[in-house]
Amino acid sequence: MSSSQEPGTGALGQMSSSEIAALENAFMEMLSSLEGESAAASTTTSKTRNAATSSTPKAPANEVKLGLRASDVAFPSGNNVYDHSPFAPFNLDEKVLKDFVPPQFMTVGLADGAKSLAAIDEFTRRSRIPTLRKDNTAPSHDDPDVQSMASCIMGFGAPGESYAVVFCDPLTRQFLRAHPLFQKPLCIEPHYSSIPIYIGSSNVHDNGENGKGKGLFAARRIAKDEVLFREPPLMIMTPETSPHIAMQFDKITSQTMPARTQAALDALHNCWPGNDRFGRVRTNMIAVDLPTRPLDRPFGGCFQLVSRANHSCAPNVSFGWDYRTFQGSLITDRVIEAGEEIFISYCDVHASKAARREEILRKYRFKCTCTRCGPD
Ligand SMILES: C[S@@+](CC[C@H](N)C(=O)[O-])C[C@H]1O[C@@H](n2cnc3c(N)ncnc32)[C@H](O)[C@@H]1O
Repeated sequence: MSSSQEPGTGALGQMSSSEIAALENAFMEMLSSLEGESAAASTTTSKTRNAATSSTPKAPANEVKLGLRASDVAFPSGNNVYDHSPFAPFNLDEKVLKDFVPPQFMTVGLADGAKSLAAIDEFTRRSRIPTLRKDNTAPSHDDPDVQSMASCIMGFGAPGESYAVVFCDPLTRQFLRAHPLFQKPLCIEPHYSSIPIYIGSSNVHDNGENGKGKGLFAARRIAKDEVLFREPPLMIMTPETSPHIAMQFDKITSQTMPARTQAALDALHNCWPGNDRFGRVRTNMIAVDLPTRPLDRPFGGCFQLVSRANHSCAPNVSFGWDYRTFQGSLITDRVIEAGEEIFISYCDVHASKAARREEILRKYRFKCTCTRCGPD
């Protein structure tokens, strides 16, 4: 996308899904031809190295390093925010976002609550989530009942295509509908064949009879402060999930989530008894903040890649989230060697060992025996 285009009017933003798929294939082909060139040439430009690093194991054409096929990825590359050229995979087009001033809903309150409730979209209607108080009045944002009474479900992404499902309050729904990326295609950045990590059998997570759990590994030596990838969440959950939603979670998500997003969610690990999606979501949620909520009560997001990262109290990457781009990312805290497992932290690394262990056991059902905690 050229930087001279107007915000939100990029050519990719107006493309149909089949056109985006064709573009995907074209990029795959261009990428493989570049990889071929870079192997043949004794010298490469720094831009080409960016796209096809000589130390990176080469992915055969049409096969991605992550072991995923394009059809497995809920959010393939291709939107109107980033330049998907492999020459500039991480260059954010700031022009698209520069005029976006998030509405200050926190201070405005739900003055137009009735209007916003009238606009609750078909996801909410179809799943029959109550959006009014029992006395038929609109809930206000600070109403203690609002969390259970006014849950909304909405899709954020390309309509009819891949989109993230968001369980939230009406205020957040209003905010997301005002977001410049509302109804725009979401994507993984850079193109998934260029992501310098792969999903492999974990060095720390034993799945019992099912064998090793999964984890993320560096596909090449990765420098400090490198953004490994950016990806939109499969799902965002309000922290106050009503029993109404929890009990019907499988049914609601089956009715509202695109098939690709469902498949990606179902592929994630579940550390809770049973095989329901709610357990899967609880296992894989990571804090993502939206300006409609106080920072100490963030939403939880489930991601295709981020949620594969195992825990260490001495992590080598940090999780980043930007609600403006609607993407989570992993950023290296130090140099990571090829083949090394990538770890984030699931707890407060400044807490005592006992407190860290207690939190991890309670939330994720394993005893942390990382390099910092040791085996005992
Ligand atoms: C968000 S998932 C991480 C990805 C997961 N390993 C997989 O196979 O998809 C969290 C779960 O991974 C496992 N896990 C994560 N870090 C671990 C560690 N340091 N030691 C043992 N198990 C761990 C636990 O079962 C935890 O509930």
